[in-house]
Amino acid sequence: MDDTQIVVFGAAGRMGRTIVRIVAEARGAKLVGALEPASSSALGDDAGMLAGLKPLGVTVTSDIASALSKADAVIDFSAPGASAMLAEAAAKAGAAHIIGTTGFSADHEAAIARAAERCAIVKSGNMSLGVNLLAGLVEQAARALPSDLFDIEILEMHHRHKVDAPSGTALLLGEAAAKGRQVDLAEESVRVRDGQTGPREAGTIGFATLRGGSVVGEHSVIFAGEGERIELTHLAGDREIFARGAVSAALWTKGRAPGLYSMRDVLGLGAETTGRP
Ligand SMILES: NC(=O)C1=CN([C@@H]2O[C@H](COP(=O)(O)OP(=O)(O)OC[C@H]3O[C@@H](n4cnc5c(N)ncnc54)[C@H](OP(=O)(O)O)[C@@H]3O)[C@@H](O)[C@H]2O)C=CC1
Ligand SMILES: O=C(O)C1=N[C@H](C(=O)O)C[C@H](O)C1
Repeated sequence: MDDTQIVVFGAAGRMGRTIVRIVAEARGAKLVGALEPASSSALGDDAGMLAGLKPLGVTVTSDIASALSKADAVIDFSAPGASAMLAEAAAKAGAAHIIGTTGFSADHEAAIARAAERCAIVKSGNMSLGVNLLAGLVEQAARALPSDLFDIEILEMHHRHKVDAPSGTALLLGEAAAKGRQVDLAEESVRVRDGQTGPREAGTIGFATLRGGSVVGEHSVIFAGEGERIELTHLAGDREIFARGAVSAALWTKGRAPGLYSMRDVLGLGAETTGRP
């Protein structure tokens, strides 16, 4: 079978460079384009060299239409507005769109859903196997533990450069907990606590955010009861876990019908647990 032709959007970013490395070593995948904004100092650089590899003969450009004309799939870890814009461009070009970006507004989500009527989009707040497995475990635990006996709190920590909170993963895990409890996360979540908050309201799902240093990504879902506590934790030690997931998603989209898919679909982990990354 022909190699899947892949463009990396945000190719000079922390995730973009990692994805270029993983595409270069993946069987069945070929890097055919690398995109950055028109303002980027990486324009004109070789994408392989940027990623710490030998030259791959793919120059970083800002010409989206030209890059997508060669692509079966575009892998995108960039910024919310850029991803929403790219969804439309990818649908026009007939390329699948793999979205790892987090921090979307409702308008961005709507634009992406519209584009998914015309092309395959895989979107997840976390592309790793471990987190997507964890989401299923969280859903199961939330279903089993009564909300009047166990409080759910989601704690996350990321590096000092991260710009959105709570993380896409924390929201994905929150959606899994809400699904297990058969409640609407938007109605039950407590995003911030400060000052005289009063006692904790039963049934709510709390979020706490830590930022610092070079932490790749750490998430714990805590089920806290009287005299006992269950903690389900995922620790990411290397961005390659996300990049491998994204590349496997790109390969999975080959010949796939239009639609908005999740990593749980790609990994065959059963019913979708939609996050709002
Ligand atoms: N789903 C998952 O598994 C994971 C998701 N993420 C998410 O991925 C996103 C990126 O993270 P990270 O790599 O750390 O961030 P970086 O800031 O390191 O990288 C983002 C890159 O996207 C580029 N970019 C921004 N706008 C455009 C545009 N319009 N056209 C082309 N390129 C653009 C940036 O360029 P410039 O700097 O010049 O603006 C930058 O090179 C975040 O939303 C993060 O939360 C991260 C890890 C895993
Ligand atoms: O910005 C990051 O770095 C990460 N973002 C994703 C998120 O928001 O959950 C995934 C991962 O935790 C790293």
